[in-house]
Amino acid sequence: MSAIVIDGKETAKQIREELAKEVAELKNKGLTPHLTVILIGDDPASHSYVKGKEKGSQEIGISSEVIRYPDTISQDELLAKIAELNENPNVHGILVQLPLPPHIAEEAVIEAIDPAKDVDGFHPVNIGNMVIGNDTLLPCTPYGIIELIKRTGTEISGKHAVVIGRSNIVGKPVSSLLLRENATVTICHSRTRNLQELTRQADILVVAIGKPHVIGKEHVAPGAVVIDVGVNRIESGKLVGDVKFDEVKEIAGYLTPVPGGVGPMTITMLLQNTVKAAKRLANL
Ligand SMILES: Nc1nc(=O)c2c([nH]1)NC[C@@H]1CN(c3ccc(C(=O)N[C@@H](CCC(=O)O)C(=O)O)cc3)C=[N+]21
Repeated sequence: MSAIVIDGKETAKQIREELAKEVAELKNKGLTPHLTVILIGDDPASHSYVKGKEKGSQEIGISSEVIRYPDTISQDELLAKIAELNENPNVHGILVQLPLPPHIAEEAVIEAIDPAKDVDGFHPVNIGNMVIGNDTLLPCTPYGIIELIKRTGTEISGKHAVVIGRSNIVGKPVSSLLLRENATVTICHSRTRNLQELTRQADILVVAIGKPHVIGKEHVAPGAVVIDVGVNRIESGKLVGDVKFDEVKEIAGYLTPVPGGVGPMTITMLLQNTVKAAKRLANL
C-alpha cells in the first residue's frame, strides 16, 4: 500500500480562494483587513517566510506592511512600537517574527500585543481561550494541521492522536486542538520512554520534533494519518521534514510532504486570522 500524499499547497489555495471572496465583500463594506509584520535582524529564513506572507496577503486582497528593524533595536523601542500599533484602528493583525535577538524577551513582546490583534495566537489570553474551547484566534500551524486532517475526510473524534513534541508553538497547542476535536491525545517528547510503542498506536501521528528524518516506518501503524511539521534546512540547502518520507509513504494512509504540506497552511491560517481579527474589531 502507498499513502495518499496530502497536498498542502492545493488545500491552502482552496482556502485562499474562499478568503479572497470574503475580503472582497468586506471591502465593499469599507473594511480592508490590514496585517503588520515586524521583522528584526537579517536572518535569511525569516526574510523568505515574511515574503510568503506578503505574497499571500496580496493574493487574497488584504493590505500588509513589513516594519524592519536592525537587531540592535532595544526592547523598549519595540514595545513602544507595538503599543502604537495596538492603538492604531487601521491595523487589525500584528505579528512579530520569531526568533528574536537574545537581548529581547519573547514573552514580554508576545504579551504586549493586544490579544484581539494577535494573529499568531501566541498571547496567553488566546492560548487560554483555545484550551477552554472559546472562539478565539488560534495558533496558525496547529490550526492548519487540523484543517489538513479534516479535509482528507478523516474523522478526528474518537481517534488516538499521538503528538511528538511539546513546544509552545506546535506540540502543546496542536494537542489541545486535537482534544477539542474529541481525539484521545498522547503527547510524547524527549523524555518519553518506548516512543515507538506509543507512536505505533496512533491513528493520527503529528511529528513536530525539529530534527531531520528521525521518524521511520517502524514508528507508524498501517493506514495512519501522518503530519510532518518539520522544517529542517539540511546542508545541501534542501528543506526536509522530521519523517523519512519515502519509507513512511509505504505504510501510512495519508502523509504530508515537506515542503508543500503544513508550511503553506501556516501562512494561510495567518491570513484567515487577520480577516477574522478585522471583522471582530469592526463588530462584523
Ligand atoms: N511570529 C512567528 N510566527 C510564525 O508562524 C513563524 C515565526 N514567527 N517564525 C518562523 C516560523 C516558521 N514558519 C513557517 C511558515 C511557513 C513555511 C512555509 O510555507 N514553507 C514552505 C516552503 C518554503 C521554502 O521552500 O522555503 C513549505 O513547507 O512548503 C515555513 C515556515 C512560521 N513561523
